[in-house]
Amino acid sequence: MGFWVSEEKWLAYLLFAVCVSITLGGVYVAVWANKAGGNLVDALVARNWATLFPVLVLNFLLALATPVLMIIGSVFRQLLELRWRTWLTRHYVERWTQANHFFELEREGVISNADQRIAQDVAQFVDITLNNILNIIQVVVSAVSFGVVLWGLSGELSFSVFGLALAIPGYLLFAAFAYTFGQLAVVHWAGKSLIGLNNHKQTVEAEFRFLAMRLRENAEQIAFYHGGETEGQRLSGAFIRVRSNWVAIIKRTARLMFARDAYSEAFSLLPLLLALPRYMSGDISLGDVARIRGGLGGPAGGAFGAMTSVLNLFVQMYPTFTLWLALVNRLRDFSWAINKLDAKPNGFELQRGGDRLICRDVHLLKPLGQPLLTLRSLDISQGQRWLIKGASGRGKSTLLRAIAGLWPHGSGMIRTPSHWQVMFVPQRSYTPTGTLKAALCYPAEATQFSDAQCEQALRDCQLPQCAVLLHEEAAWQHKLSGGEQQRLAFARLLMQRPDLVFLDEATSALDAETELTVYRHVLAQLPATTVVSISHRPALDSLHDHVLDLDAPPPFSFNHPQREGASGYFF
Ligand SMILES: Nc1ncnc2c1ncn2[C@@H]1O[C@H](COP(=O)(O)OP(=O)(O)OP(=O)(O)O)[C@@H](O)[C@H]1O
Repeated sequence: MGFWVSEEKWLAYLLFAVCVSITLGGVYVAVWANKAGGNLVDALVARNWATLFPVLVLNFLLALATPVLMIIGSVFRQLLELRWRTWLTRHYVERWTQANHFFELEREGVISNADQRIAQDVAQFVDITLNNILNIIQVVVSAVSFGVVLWGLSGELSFSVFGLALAIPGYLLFAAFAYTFGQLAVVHWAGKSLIGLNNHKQTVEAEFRFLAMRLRENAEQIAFYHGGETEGQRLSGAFIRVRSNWVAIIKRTARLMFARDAYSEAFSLLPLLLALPRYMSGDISLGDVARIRGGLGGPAGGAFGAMTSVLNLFVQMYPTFTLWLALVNRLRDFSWAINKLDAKPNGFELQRGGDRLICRDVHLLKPLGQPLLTLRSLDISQGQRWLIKGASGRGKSTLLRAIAGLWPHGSGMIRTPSHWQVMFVPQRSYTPTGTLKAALCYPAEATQFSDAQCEQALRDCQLPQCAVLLHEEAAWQHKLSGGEQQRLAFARLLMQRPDLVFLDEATSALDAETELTVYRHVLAQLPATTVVSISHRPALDSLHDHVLDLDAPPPFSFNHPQREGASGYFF
């Protein structure tokens, strides 16, 4: 709803007002056409050319006006839809990408398929909401307008029961309401289970798409494992859920349509039967009968038909309404999940300031609260080179996540100098699709660096063959080998020159010689940069002057024996 109070609200109101005006214009034309249609029948009955000709022209013009209004209305509705969807998509994308929500949603597993909620649900939500609102306005205005027509044509229905004289004014109007509410009750009874089924449909369809997307993204690894068959079974399993939901929807929709159509066919003669008493008594003309029931060369639907069909829009909207409720639920869950993340405080006291990285009484927990690692004290000064060691699963990467503010589970104080630019290089760095230069400069803009700088960094990191490909576009995450992508991440470091860099097994795919070469380049070219590495490789020991060994008895940390004189911490 934020769109309607945003900075775009005035244009949105204007477009909406145009859409509503066109809808009202359509209703006005329909009422006018009903009257003109009745006059046409009466002119035909009178066999009078003088009155017939102008009525014929008017009927022709009114028939022309209806599609013209519909086309203009559709263009303005789509313009409004475009603006609303753009605003909502921007809003959801911002919420998703802000403060690493996209990562936290996946880490906590709070909701599934956040991406598809933004890409698909938003579009459908806007489309259905706008259509339904305009439909409801049309229904209400048409109901009032044709209600007045029907009331006028009804007069009073007089009859006697056991000698008692009764008169019902506006009986056609009451009959139209009774007829439509009866149909609504029948349709609701037949189709109420569609709400849950449509809700489920969004979920199972999204799960199926997600599995297919994961197969595409991890094609190589799955092929190496010969996992095609297993993935095929998973996809088939997911599709079976889509299919059985679909079958249930088909059954319920068929039941709903049968109930709706059986009801309207059963009462198809009702308008004529209701008009007959007044026609036979001479109170109304044949043209009036045509205005009530339609046909006879006059108005297509008749006032009774128009009244019931506008009220019927509620009935027709029922299946879309069930889908709309499902979409609202999914988008509301998305906002709820992000609000939940925002409301959940980070357990760590993350400070910015000072001239060193400081950790005090850091207790890392797993998401369900099991203790993972305790670090009483760690001080890392500018220019130092630290190596963090420890068995697999000890909590090394989680410690880095906590320092980066990406791990909320735990407690303790972590302070990073405010002026330090920090970079984290994981085992598999993100390599975006596009030009190689853009992938190299990520997350900075490619224009911030010259080609010469990029080429030099690539050569220093043992990627001379890539220097000539800077402006080639490709899906580099698939085209470059794992080791090449790791060297590309080191080249990024040489260009961005951070003050503090965390290298989390960032050379695991390199041979020992290349590993040492790229490390030496980084250490030599970035002498003031603080380097914190996580590695299981002993070869890297000599490149670091401090070691934090998480497998050693607490307090874990000590100076590297070959680098005497550097300060370490012993608590
Ligand atoms: N999102 C998560 N949800 C649940 N448990 C997690 C999550 N992330 C990490 N863990 C658990 O925390 C523990 C520490 O993981 P971490 O990745 O920090 O280990 P590590 O020391 O870096 O291991 P390795 O050397 O194998 O990379 C593991 O037991 C892991 O299963």
